[in-house]
Amino acid sequence: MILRTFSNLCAQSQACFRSARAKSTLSDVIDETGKSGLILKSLSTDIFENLALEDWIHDHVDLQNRNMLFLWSNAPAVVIGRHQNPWQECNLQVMRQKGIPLARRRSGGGTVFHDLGNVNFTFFTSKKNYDRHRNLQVVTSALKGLRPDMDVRATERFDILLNGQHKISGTAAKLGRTAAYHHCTLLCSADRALLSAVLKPTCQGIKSNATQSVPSPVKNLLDEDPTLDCDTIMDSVASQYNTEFGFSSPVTLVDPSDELSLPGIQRMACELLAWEWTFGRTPKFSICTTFELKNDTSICNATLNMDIKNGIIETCDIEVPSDWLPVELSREFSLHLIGGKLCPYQTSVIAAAFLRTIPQNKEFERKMYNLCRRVVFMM
Ligand SMILES: Nc1ncnc2c1ncn2[C@@H]1O[C@H](COP(=O)(O)OC(=O)CCCC[C@@H]2CCSS2)[C@@H](O)[C@H]1O
Repeated sequence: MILRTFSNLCAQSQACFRSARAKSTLSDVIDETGKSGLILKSLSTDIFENLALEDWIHDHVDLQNRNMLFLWSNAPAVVIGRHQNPWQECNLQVMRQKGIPLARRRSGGGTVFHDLGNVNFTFFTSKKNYDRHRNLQVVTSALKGLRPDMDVRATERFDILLNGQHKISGTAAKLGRTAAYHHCTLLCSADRALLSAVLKPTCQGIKSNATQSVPSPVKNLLDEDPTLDCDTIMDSVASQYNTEFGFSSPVTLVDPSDELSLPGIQRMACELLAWEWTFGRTPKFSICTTFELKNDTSICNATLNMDIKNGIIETCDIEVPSDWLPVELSREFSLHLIGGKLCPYQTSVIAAAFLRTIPQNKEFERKMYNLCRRVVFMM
């Protein structure tokens, strides 16, 4: 597959293609083409592979005298900004039920939903040439080229709105020391019901300084014009990019899992997939919440106070009225959680082990089980 990439990139000469194969890395090949503009399209729909390819290009390609556009789309995923709190931003329970992954990107900003009806554009430049207005102009002009009557405009916060009211695109950026990228989404035919469901947080009582998303009413471009499709829109943005920057780059397919041409990329994807990055990089926060506990005959209110740093529970205090459950039991359970990850799988294991230590008392066992379930469900 990567040969296709090489041959496209080196379309000018067969000699160049042969030497590219010998050299083997994508950045070598890009350097050899000598082109100042390149358009890549991902063959993968895996969010972690695609984010890793962005990192790889940012770290390995000389962007001082070169601009690149990367086109990509993902299977359903929720993508949070670098400084965000996933417990505050999304419905992790629904995501787990539906097998939708959470990804933390390296750029800042808010949380968005991706699926194959959402396309992404990443504009790579030198830091000096970083220009979000110009990039969004490429997207809006491409849409205007396809449907001249369509009212699509970029806002001062770099969203793109349809008819002045519905968001169709969100923006984020990473500025490195010398290189930069600006990436944006474009909602073509995404599953809007799923988008709303996964972006509805369930965890109550979070106090944090993490970046908060700015929710907006969203719409798909295809709701406005069902004759459009994602591929046509991607092609049109690619062609408008060439026009805007005076390039004549073909769209080159890239396989972001190809370790031979992208050395180190698999490790980059693994880093993005790791719990330590997605959850562990959450800015320090606390949870202060009250919840109901029930059994067949009675009901009470319990409170939970936790401090969480790097996704790890630093302090934990669960209080249940003493006439409902002996104080020692909830206190002991709280102590067991300290030092563990704020993670339902790990907490379930801790809870199961703890439940086995409770002195034989069916009523307390039952109540303690309910308490453990409620705590696990918050994670
Ligand atoms: N796919 C998509 N596109 C546009 N808007 C969306 C999308 N998903 C959700 N939203 C809406 O935006 C807000 C969040 O807006 P907010 O402004 O807080 O955040 C963003 O826009 C971030 C955009 C990141 C773009 C990157 C490009 C490649 S990887 S992700 C959310 O609550 C929804 O109302």
